[in-house]
Amino acid sequence: MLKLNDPALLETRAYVNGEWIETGRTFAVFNPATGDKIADVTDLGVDDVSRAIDKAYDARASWAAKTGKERGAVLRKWFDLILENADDLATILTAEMGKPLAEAKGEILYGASYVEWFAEEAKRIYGDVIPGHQPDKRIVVLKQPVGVVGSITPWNFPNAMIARKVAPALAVGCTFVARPAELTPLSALAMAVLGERAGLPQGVFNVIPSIDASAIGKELCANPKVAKITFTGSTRVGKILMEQGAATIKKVSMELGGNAPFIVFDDADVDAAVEGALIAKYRNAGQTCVCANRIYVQSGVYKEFSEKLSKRVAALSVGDGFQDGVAIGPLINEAALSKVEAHLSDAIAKGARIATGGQRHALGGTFFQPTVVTDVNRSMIVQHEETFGPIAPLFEFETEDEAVELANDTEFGLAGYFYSKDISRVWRVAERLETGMVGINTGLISTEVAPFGGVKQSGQGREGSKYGADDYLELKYMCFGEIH
Ligand SMILES: NC(=O)C1=CN([C@@H]2O[C@H](COP(=O)(O)OP(=O)(O)OC[C@H]3O[C@@H](n4cnc5c(N)ncnc54)[C@H](OP(=O)(O)O)[C@@H]3O)[C@@H](O)[C@H]2O)C=CC1
Ligand SMILES: O=C(O)[C@H](O)CS(=O)(=O)O
Repeated sequence: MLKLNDPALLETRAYVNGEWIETGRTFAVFNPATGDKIADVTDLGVDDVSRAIDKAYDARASWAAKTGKERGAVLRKWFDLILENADDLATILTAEMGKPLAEAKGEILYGASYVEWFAEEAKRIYGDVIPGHQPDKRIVVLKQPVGVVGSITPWNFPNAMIARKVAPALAVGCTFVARPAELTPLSALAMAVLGERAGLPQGVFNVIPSIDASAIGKELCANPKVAKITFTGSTRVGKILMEQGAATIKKVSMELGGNAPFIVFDDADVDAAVEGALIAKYRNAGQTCVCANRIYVQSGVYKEFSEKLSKRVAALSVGDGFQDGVAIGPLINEAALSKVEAHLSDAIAKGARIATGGQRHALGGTFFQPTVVTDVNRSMIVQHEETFGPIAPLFEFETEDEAVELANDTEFGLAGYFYSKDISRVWRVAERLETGMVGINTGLISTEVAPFGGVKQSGQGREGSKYGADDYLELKYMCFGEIH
């Protein structure tokens, strides 16, 4: 049993229309570090989800009719409650997802920062007044909430990915139906417990755990009462949702797969680049969409960088996320581990060498040694596919043009990173990278104040920042005539 200050946060029922409901059907949630069952969670079917959508639809008008200040006040209370309960929320998160407790706490604070940011933005959803095109005309542009939002989120950030979506949606007056990943529903349900305490009205925020992702996704995409789908996950599933939503012209926000390049130029601060690579590659055991998936190092510093990185990586401790000092927790499941091993064996078969790690960890289960691989080339799978695990493949390059060409040789375009102290090179490379986000001399770029999102097949839309509310708004143009 989890040790919580407030045991009520370990909620296992679905949250629909301000009520905690059970269906008589449940699915088990397990701790990936130990294999122990944490809880049995209510499983909703399509009919239950259709009802949740109806209730969110019914709640739209009254929620949108509140002032931005009123909506912002509820979000602010939610933020305060999340902070007050951050330790319990982190415990629940580490238990169901496996990341080290310190990272889980960081995720809770990161997710909360979006609730705080949009509690403030709620009062600033400004429209426009446009000078008339004829003497008797006056033109006004309103921004209005799109309506009911369907949300589908992944297991790797089970709190922050929902927070990053529900906060702007509710701030502007939308209502929200959240389907968390089957592997990690407890963090979402705990958010609902606190949202209820914060005063979110019935039907505004609904959490619909279920094992049948495909069927629930079809309902969210097909139901005409759902105005928008917001999704974080793989590009494969993003395409399915976009196709399914086309029948009702669903608006979509897609935060999809990544394949981030991490480039170290000869003029880089190599020690800083090593620190940046450690966080960009090994955060969440490499299970983030903005993880450095390919590391390109210019020949002049290749030996120094690979030796220094390998030494630091070999010292990273692997274990249960609840253990003090653990840096690398378990991968989420056996499938994730198999993908890591497949990428690694492909690279080795094509001439790459293991500098450190490379094996399943002695702890067994889904623990894997943090790994550095050298002598990697673009024929290997790691150049083209997202590994989503603690493997750092090091490529050597000679020229800036070669590095940029390699970095852009992917259908993905979420994040990219590079280290250089040459300001002209910094601008040249940053402008040429085909990504939505660029880290320059830093390996950690995620913040609520900046627009998070990708280009190419890494998605569309932005989350966070002054741009983040736009995805949940429609523009209405009003033309006043006969003004004399
Ligand atoms: N751009 C970003 O911010 C992020 C991108 N990703 C990408 O996702 C991949 C790994 O994450 P993962 O969670 O496995 O990704 P998936 O795309 O498999 O799953 C993401 C979510 O979609 C659900 N889902 C799966 N299939 C369907 C379907 N047919 N219809 C509706 N929903 C569906 C999943 O449900 P369930 O799990 O219950 O099956 C989960 O809740 C990697 O490629 C990673 O880069 C992941 C996180 C963030
Ligand atoms: O889903 C993810 O991988 C997150 O978007 C990564 S981050 O925002 O926490 O950096």
